[in-house]
Amino acid sequence: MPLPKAELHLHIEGTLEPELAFELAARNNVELPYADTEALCEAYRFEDLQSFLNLYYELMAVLRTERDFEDLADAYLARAAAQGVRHAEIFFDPQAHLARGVGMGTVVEGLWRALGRSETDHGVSTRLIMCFLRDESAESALETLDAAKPYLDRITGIGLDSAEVGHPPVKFREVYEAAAALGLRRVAHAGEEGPPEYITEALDVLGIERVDHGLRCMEDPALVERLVRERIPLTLCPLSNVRLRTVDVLADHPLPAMLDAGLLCTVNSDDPAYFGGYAGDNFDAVRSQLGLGEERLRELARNSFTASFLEDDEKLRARYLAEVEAYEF
Ligand SMILES: Nc1ncnc2[nH]cnc12
Ligand SMILES: [Zn+2]
Repeated sequence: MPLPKAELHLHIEGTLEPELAFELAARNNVELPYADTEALCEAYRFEDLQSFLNLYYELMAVLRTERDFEDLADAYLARAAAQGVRHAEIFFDPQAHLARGVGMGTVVEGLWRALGRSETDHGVSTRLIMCFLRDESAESALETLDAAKPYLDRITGIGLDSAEVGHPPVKFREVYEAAAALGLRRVAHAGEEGPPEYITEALDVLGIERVDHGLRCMEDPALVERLVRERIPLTLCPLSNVRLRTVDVLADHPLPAMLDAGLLCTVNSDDPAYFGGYAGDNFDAVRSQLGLGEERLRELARNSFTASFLEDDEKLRARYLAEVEAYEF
């Protein structure tokens, strides 16, 4: 039995496996510019975040109907459950779909068809987090929040993703204020490729409660001290960092130093279909490549539930935490 864990940094569009991409392309009569799954996998050699994002947005063309989003989420939840994920807080990128003429209702209702029965089907509780694309305008983010208003009973929070450098958090001050007023939780990608100042700005200006990635905080000791003091969780994605060349090799990943510094770190998969592994694979990788011992792994699992947005179900959180403590390696 794998270690029980929560996954807090997972883009549902990043779980589109090559086989499912071709299946959905055939179902929807969408032509992909790749002959087969092998040719597609050849495209999975990324130079940086942008080279990945180009493929990530290109392949989304196959997602058209509620059933497509349902099948995508269902496939992810089955894989995640098999790797010990007990709770998943799932990002989605509505602007990438709205721009292709796929409505907010199609996306949310489709995902919800799978998420609504996930506890029964997979034993995984879920939350949905709607991300804004930071390389789109602030106006577009506000329009997207408006389009989501009929679905807010299904959306727990908002996030910020896509190309980071050149798109500082302050650009999205207004939409984060509006989301907070609607009672939405707030997270943002910061310090993945962007500088530590973006992490500070996301905390101070956007009021985020968790930092997605946050890797580059290690360049600023005062920021590390603050993150430790304020117990702000970081959702790290080790295999993603290697594939997007944020770190050269996994053995160089700062996760052990971050844990030693007292940071509330979690381990997640980001875009597992593209980066070579789901949540459990990321745990296995940090165990074998970074030499993390059993108590460090238990700490990471404990942190994942502590950092989750389960304030509306503390009994469930307590049950998960008890499972972590009772786990025998
Ligand atoms: N790792 C990542 N960083 C920024 N935006 C993303 N969208 C999907 N994955 C992402
Ligand atoms: Zn991400």
